[in-house]
Amino acid sequence: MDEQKVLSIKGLLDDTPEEYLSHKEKYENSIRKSVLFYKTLHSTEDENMSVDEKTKLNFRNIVTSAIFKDNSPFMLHNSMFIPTIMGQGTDEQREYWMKRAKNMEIIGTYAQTELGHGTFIRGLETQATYDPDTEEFVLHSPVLSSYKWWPGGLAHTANYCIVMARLYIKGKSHGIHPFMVQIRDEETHMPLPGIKLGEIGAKLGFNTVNNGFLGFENHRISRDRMLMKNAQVLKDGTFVAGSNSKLTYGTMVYVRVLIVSNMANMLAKAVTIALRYSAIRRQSQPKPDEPEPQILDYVTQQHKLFIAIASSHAFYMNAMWLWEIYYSVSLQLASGKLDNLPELHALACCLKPLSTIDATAMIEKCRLACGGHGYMLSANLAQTYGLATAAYTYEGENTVLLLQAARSLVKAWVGHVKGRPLKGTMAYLAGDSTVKAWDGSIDGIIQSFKVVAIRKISSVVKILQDYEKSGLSPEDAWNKASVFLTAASEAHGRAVLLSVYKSEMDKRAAVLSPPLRKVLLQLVDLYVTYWALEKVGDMLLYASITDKDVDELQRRYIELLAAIRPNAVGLVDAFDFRDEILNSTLGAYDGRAYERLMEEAMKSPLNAEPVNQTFHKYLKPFMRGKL
Ligand SMILES: CCCCC/C=C\C/C=C\C/C=C\CC/C=C/C(=O)SCCNC(=O)CCNC(=O)[C@H](O)C(C)(C)COP(=O)(O)OP(=O)(O)OC[C@H]1O[C@@H](n2cnc3c(N)ncnc32)[C@H](O)[C@@H]1OP(=O)(O)O
Ligand SMILES: Cc1cc2nc3c(=O)[nH]c(=O)nc-3n(C[C@H](O)[C@H](O)[C@H](O)COP(=O)(O)OP(=O)(O)OC[C@H]3O[C@@H](n4cnc5c(N)ncnc54)[C@H](O)[C@@H]3O)c2cc1C
Repeated sequence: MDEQKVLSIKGLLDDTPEEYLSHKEKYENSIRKSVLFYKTLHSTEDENMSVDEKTKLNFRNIVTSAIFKDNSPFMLHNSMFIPTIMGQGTDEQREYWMKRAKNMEIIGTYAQTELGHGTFIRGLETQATYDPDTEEFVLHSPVLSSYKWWPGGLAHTANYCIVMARLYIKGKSHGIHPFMVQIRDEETHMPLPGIKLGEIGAKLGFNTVNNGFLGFENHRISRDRMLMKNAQVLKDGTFVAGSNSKLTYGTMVYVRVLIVSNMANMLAKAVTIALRYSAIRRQSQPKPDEPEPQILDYVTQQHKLFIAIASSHAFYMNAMWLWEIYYSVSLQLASGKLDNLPELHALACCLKPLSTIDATAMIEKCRLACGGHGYMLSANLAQTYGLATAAYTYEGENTVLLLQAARSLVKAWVGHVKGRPLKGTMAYLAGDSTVKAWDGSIDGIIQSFKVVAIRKISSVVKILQDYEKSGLSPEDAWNKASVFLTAASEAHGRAVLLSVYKSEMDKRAAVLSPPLRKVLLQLVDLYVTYWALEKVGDMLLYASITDKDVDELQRRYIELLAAIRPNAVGLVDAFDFRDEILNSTLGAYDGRAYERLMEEAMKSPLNAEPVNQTFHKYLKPFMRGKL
């Protein structure tokens, strides 16, 4: 589709800045946009289209999905409802439900979290009790805390949802399983009998995703509505367990992998905005007889922003690498081979937290780097922060996931000490953890991060063992040591992020032009050097770095900032975000930030009249002492 058509869609959609809409209007506007984008996004290629037309169609699809995906009430339909049908449905269930879901004949969401439980899935209280007489499940929310709470699109958008509920057969619990539940009438959209639905209210961000609550009052669904790929309930109520109860958690692993790439994208958007603004903003006069410099020429500004470019690259490379692992493990699971699932789970439990922690912090740093104008909603930095920071919590709260990863690391280390071989991304734990002398090369620093991880894991295992020797239960010992268990997971995650970024760039370097290779490898060097300085305490403790080495690292870091400066704007332009996607007064490609700030300001409803009605109603009587 040509430029004008995409713009016209955008223009039609954004006649009113969302900031000035009510909570309800924001949702209604978002549905309008989502429907239009979805229609555009899914207009299919036909066979007699020219290559050029197909390319334009695909381009438009990328543009529209990138705009619509982050804050749409349809978000869960694509990112969890459909993947759950794919991952948890039998062949027949997939056949039936995928067609309806892909064609948007139905809109779904993923309802797992409850008012009383999010992390502790085994504590979920929504009941699915099998009735063999009618071959139905009775869904029931026994207490308020069992109401589903949070699912995106659940409040007023979805008419179906995957409900994660505790299965009971003849009074016995068989754990948490996925159920396909119609929640609204397909014609009237009214909630079905025995179903209570509503919206959970205004949030820090995601205010058009339509997060809702759902309560059941003995609502019946037929037996074939339990997604039965991984476990089955036969007509007579016989329960057939799956090969691994955690296979029902598969969608969460999938989304955690998605989130790493999403963080690359979010961070790229924020640093594009902040860096472009830093190139047009001039401020102060360090040299009396010279004009005000671009704030991008302040090294402190480069320090705030260039790491965000490198981090976006690092997250993207790690996401693509992790995606390959996810894909191959999924194929193995399909053939009943489960032994690589724990490693995939542990990796996702490291990379999802670290990418969200870093992206959230760096997006906020991008906002702060833009001074007052960064604080404007029209800059779109606050909203980007709101979207990113949610990922710290959803899909597994970061602390909890780091502790999950620690579980795998502790098991791997204890096994290693007993002579069990280590494999995959944990194989390095068997390496030599004594560092004779500091090696300041990129590979040398990455090796030091691995040594830090080995030493942190081994020392926290020692703490655990000492606590247990002192008589503490394993659970109490675990809780007491948990701060340093998360630190050990973070150290492992850092080592993975750094080594994968480097190795993935090395693979690509061979096909890059020399100038491009030079710039991209400078970003790798910057990323590794930045983190060595950020973690200098660990380097001093475990990696034999000396004060002289630190001094050298600091000088190298400063030189890298200077080397990257000439290409900085080109590097964010290379993310290739259209203005419609950045949606930012500060980040537009033409650099007309001041004009755009003024244009947006004039859209404020308050500017429709020179004197607001409160003057005559309140101010004037107040100032005249007549109120
Ligand atoms: C085009 C549009 C789409 C674009 C989208 C782009 C990007 C994505 C952006 C957004 C995503 C979309 C939407 C986001 C909306 C958010 C949705 C949600 O938040 S859904 C709800 C998510 N909730 C969770 O993640 C809950 C977190 N809790 C857990 O995962 C588990 O309960 C926990 C804490 C890991 C384990 O709890 P616990 O009870 O302590 O232990 P268990 O005994 O149950 O389990 C421990 C053993 O099981 C293994 N395990 C645990 N989880 C998994 C897993 N997922 N896979 C494999 N194995 C698992 C674990 O390793 C332990 O094994 P061992 O006993 O050590 O052998
Ligand atoms: C924007 C957004 C969208 C969401 N969308 C969905 C959705 O579509 N579908 C859905 O099902 N859910 C969704 N969620 C819910 C999300 O999955 C949960 O919020 C998340 O799993 C955390 O659970 P919780 O909120 O109950 O917090 P809790 O689990 O109560 O955690 C609260 C605090 O307690 C700590 N804590 C909890 N357990 C432990 C432990 N074992 N050890 C140490 N510390 C612990 C946590 O670290 C955290 O700091 C969404 C959430 C948000 C914010």
